[in-house]
Amino acid sequence: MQIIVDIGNTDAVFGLYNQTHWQHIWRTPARHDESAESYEARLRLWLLEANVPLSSVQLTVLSSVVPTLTPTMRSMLGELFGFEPIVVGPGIYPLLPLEILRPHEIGADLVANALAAYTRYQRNCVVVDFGTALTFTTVSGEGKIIGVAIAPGLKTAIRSLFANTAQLPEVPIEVPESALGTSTTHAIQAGVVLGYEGLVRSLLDRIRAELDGDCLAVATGGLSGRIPSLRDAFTDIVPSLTLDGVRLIGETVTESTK
Ligand SMILES: Nc1ncnc2c1ncn2[C@@H]1O[C@H](COP(=O)(O)OP(=O)(O)O)[C@@H](O)[C@H]1O
Ligand SMILES: CC(C)(COP(=O)(O)O)[C@@H](O)C(=O)NCCC(=O)O
Ligand SMILES: [K+]
Repeated sequence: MQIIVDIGNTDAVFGLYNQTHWQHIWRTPARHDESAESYEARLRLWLLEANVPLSSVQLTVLSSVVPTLTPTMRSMLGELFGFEPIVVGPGIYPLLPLEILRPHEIGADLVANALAAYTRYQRNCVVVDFGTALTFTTVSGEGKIIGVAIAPGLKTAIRSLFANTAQLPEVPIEVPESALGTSTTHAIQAGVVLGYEGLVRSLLDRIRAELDGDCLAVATGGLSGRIPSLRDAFTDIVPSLTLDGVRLIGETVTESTK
């Protein structure tokens, strides 16, 4: 068994991988002020509920784009299982079959997305990750990360209107029937949700044009299913893609140190 951890800016996601598949995927808010003990208690409880003894976990891999949480989670995993986790970062990128732009700058989750897409398709592919940020990571069929685009995530955009105005409420992410909003809620949903549909389609078109048309698109991230009208823009929606990539990074590192 393996425990694969992906810490994003909203949620920390823990995957329990059993040889061939994800047996469980658990999510908890990624809170800077939460202690190692409290994450440990949560993970112990999940494993207990899943009937998985600690001793059956043979490998742990950690990806984090929240530097203040990385040492907390790293030491928690080390102490709980009795061996150090593999931590995704520039130190191990030379072991991966990827060519990575600015290894010290790119988010570990984007590298994981790129490796998962490269392994899955071996074709030019853009991974659209609907998280706190909305990211577009394009990897070539040869494993080169060609480029990234970063926009505010859907919830982040809605929250920023709420946070930066006196009169706009925080609204649920729902697709409105019309672009002509007839209430404040519908107006925000028209602007953000319909607007983001256009943002995603337009960036995909532009990325494809820059690659002479040849590029698959795959969606992932907690909010990836929230704009159903975008379904046809993607070859696949793979909610576990980032975890898959983090797991593949762990596998590659383990193989290379055998
Ligand atoms: N199982 C789920 N199904 C649908 N949406 C989810 C699920 N879990 C979390 N979410 C939503 O996804 C968002 C977080 O997405 P995620 O990709 O994990 O972001 P980040 O990586 O930036 O932390 C949260 O706003 C949450 O409401
Ligand atoms: C772009 C991100 C904020 C996405 O994070 P997320 O939405 O998954 O929480 C993260 O990958 C990050 O902090 N990246 C560093 C900058 C870069 O990738 O160029
Ligand atoms: K993420």
